[in-house]
Amino acid sequence: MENLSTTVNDLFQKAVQNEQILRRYQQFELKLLDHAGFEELLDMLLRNAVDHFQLDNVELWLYDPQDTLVELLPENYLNLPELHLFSKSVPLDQLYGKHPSVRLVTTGDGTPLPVFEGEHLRSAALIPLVRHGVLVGSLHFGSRGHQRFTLDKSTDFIDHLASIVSVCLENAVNLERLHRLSMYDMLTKVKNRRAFHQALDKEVSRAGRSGDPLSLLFVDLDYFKQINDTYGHPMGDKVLKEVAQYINEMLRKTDHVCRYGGEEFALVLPNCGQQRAMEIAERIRQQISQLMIANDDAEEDGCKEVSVTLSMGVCCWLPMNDFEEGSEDDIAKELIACSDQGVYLSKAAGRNCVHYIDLAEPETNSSMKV
Ligand SMILES: Nc1nc2c(ncn2[C@@H]2O[C@H](COP(=O)(O)OP(=O)(O)OP(=O)(O)O)[C@@H](O)[C@H]2O)c(=O)[nH]1
Repeated sequence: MENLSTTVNDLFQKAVQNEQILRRYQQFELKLLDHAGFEELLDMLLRNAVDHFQLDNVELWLYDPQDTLVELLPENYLNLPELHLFSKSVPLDQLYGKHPSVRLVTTGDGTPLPVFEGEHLRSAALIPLVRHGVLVGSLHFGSRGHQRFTLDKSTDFIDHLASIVSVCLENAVNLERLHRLSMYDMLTKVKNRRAFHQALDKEVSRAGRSGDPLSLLFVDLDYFKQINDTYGHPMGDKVLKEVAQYINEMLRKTDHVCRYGGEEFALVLPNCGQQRAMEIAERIRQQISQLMIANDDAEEDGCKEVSVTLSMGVCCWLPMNDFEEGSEDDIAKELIACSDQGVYLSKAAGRNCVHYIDLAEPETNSSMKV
């Protein structure tokens, strides 16, 4: 009788424990399903999961054969030690073999864990992420305690979590792709015109609040039609791509490089006053004029390298104390009109130069040429 009562008591304790674990997993899954984007999902998996499940570390391996994730993820995520992207499926296949299922591994028998390299963890749950029958990744929960993930533990909850994580990741990648398609220029990989207007509006509001100066640079390639006509359209595309990427690399992460139209780019430089904006514009103008772009399809006696020059217009807004909220639209429009006028003057002055237009008095043509 006493035995029976102990058994019933044990079973009851076990049921209560399972109920708590189930609730913990469900709470986490609901948060995952509610994520606001790829970055937030990764934060939840790599950071929040550690506290939520009282782990010592979490690691995520993802199969990325076409560098899709490398392109989609911001650099600070690519450098996370907990995130590993693989262009080959071998490391994942080695973890699970032909039929991926959750694995609980410990160092109890003296063998090191197959994951969490260089860390002193003693047990781990290896959670395969499978979509449409393909092993697309592996999530690892690690613990310093060698009893945490032992073979006698049930994996039902983890199996369920694996399905949710797999769907959420797929969803996040697709959403991020769509976002990119709608905001980025596919040829040059910089922001498109729609994203430019959004960025400019946002930066005008921000500058209005902070009082920091904001500069806008318009950049137009000179005689670009000739490049197309002489070397062909694909070479023209390559010139656009290289110029965009070169400018992108010359600027800060917080600046916005956008393709405004065919061969015209707009650069939004937050917290940048007139003098700095002119120095930056001049540096870009000079360096691009020295850039030699390889013409891969050149004939034997043809031109092996192509160069291009830029005409630029610069304008700067220094918010005054009397700046009224709600007038952001007008400021953005004036910045665009002035920068555009600067380009016009640079073209008229013979190209390959920079003109500054004063936002306060564009009509009086207080332009400054470099
Ligand atoms: N290769 C390529 N050409 C493009 C693209 N978008 C626009 N263009 C071309 O860019 C050329 C722009 O020509 P124009 O507006 O006459 O300007 P430009 O020849 O640079 O002359 P200026 O601006 O006056 O110095 C046109 O021939 C367009 O067809 C593109 O995505 N790829």
